[in-house]
Amino acid sequence: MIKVGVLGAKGKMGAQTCLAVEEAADCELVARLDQGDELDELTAAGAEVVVDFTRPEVVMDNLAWCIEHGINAVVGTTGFDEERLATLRSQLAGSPSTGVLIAPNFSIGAVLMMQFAAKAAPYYESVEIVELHHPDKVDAPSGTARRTAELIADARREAGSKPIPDATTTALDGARGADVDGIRVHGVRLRGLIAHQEVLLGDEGETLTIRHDSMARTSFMAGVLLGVRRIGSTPGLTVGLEHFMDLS
Ligand SMILES: NC(=O)c1ccc[n+]([C@@H]2O[C@H](COP(=O)([O-])OP(=O)(O)OC[C@H]3O[C@@H](n4cnc5c(N)ncnc54)[C@H](O)[C@@H]3O)[C@@H](O)[C@H]2O)c1
Ligand SMILES: O=C(O)C1=N[C@H](C(=O)O)CCC1
Repeated sequence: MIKVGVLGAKGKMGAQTCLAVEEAADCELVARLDQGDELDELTAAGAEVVVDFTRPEVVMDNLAWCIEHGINAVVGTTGFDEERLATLRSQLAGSPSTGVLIAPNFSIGAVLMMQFAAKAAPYYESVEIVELHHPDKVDAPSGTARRTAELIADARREAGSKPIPDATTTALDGARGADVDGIRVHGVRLRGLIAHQEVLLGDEGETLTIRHDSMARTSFMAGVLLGVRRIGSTPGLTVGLEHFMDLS
């Protein structure tokens, strides 16, 4: 049995994760913590893996504590940039048997959407991303959109693609979205939505749209459990659930 603790257990994703862990035959939910609880409860409960669905402003402190105490972490919380990842790598160097998975999106379909988009991107002159989420989301662009843009930009750099054409010289602030690594990302916040993304690709005479929709938070749970099962045997930093999937 894998002993699992959940951080952010009273939140939308944390609560769903507690249910999924309780239902998994090979996992035991040993701690459910939220804001104000002491992280020491994790060691007292013998947690081997912590799942973090908290907030971008607190996740780094949680991870520093987990790494210091040799507890593996599976992280869905957003807000990771290169600087944060570098900090984690250096913290993990001091605890070589500990693993941390940062997964911008745990939905298997969303991971596939990101991979398909990166594969397609070098074949098209234009690429833009539209992410659509529930209006209670605190960060924009979404972690998924940022990661998709980075994967697309890497693929285009590797292929020697030209910069994306855009003749805009006059624009209202924000009208062309955010620039993430040279890729335009547009955010929609709408009641009724959960998590959705379109990658729009265009060239002379054709367009390709790759769209993924999470219609319920249960869609993230297979990926969370995959992370929980694999992280104990994957020391160091892993970014992206695709590394735990056989996509070759
Ligand atoms: N990777 C994915 O697949 C995925 C999917 C959905 C959401 N997310 C991300 O997960 C995060 C949480 O999303 P949500 O919709 O559940 O948010 P939420 O606001 O519903 O839940 C966050 C919870 O964290 C708690 N919290 C805040 N500070 C804490 C601390 N220091 N220690 C413990 N708990 C603390 C809050 O009280 C709250 O209960 C966001 O960053 C979101 O973007 C990722
Ligand atoms: O609901 C959220 O918040 C989500 N956050 C992640 C992101 O920012 O990409 C994953 C999708 C849902």
